[in-house]
Amino acid sequence: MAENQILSLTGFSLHYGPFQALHDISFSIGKGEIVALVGESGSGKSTIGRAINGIAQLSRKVRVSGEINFDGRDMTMFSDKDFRNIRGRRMAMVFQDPTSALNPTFTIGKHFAMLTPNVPREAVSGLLREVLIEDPTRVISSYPFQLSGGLNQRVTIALALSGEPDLLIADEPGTALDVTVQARTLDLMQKLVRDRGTSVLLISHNLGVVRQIADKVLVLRKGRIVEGGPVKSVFSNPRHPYTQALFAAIPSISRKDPASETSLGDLEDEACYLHGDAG
Ligand SMILES: Nc1ncnc2c1ncn2[C@@H]1O[C@H](COP(=O)(O)OP(=O)(O)OP(=O)(O)O)[C@@H](O)[C@H]1O
Repeated sequence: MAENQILSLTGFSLHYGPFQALHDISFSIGKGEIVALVGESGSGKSTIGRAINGIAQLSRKVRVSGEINFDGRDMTMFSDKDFRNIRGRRMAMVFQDPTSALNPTFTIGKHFAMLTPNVPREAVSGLLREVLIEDPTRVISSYPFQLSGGLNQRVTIALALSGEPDLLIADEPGTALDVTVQARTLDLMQKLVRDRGTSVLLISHNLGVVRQIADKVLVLRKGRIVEGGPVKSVFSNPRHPYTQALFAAIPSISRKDPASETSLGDLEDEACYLHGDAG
């Protein structure tokens, strides 16, 4: 694995029982790079995120082959204990529904204390302020149900970043939230990871957001990568008919003319719509 990479998958395949969900997946993420994974529902995006995190392999029905290399170590050889040692620390995950990632019986402060026991309370407050939480003392002593969805999502981002991970896997972050809150959350996440040099695998349906914040994009279809490259070139010149169809399926484009080909201007409109309301 090249020195400037944090993660690389080589010929990685995954079966759920008899069903092959991933076929021969190969890609890499550079240090500090944001790589987006796009594709229709069921194409295998979450499965890739869950396999990198080791969660998918917890099921005895799951079989994997090929290689996942994280910072020089082949994770396909990892035991669950090995995964537990890096999860939340070297590698963290942010999910689409913040409440599912938080334990309803724990205060926010306890979540931080359990994940990063050595991080002092002042540092936790500082981190919460960084995710634009104005009143960290109140939030630290609150339970998730006492906070709004947007606040909980920002708490999960702060939690994910508290262990100073090298890699953040963001699986449709904020999709369960209002569209403006989602856009604001993603803007914030992008700023924080850029400041820290954290690498990100961003799983998203939202091509406007992907175009706005990712460096590279991989297009997944039925468990195979059909196209990938720098965001600029894939968006300006989508080669695969599936990528062209995905772009054409963006609502603002199909509203204008369902038969028309995708144009960059339309994608910009979509991105502006999402971010313009974000304040
Ligand atoms: N635990 C599982 N057991 C069996 N099949 C599964 C399991 N999880 C996912 N699959 C199947 O694997 C394929 C890929 O699913 P996955 O959730 O990774 O897709 P996705 O692209 O993330 O979809 P979405 O955008 O809807 O989240 C789908 O056909 C799905 O039905």
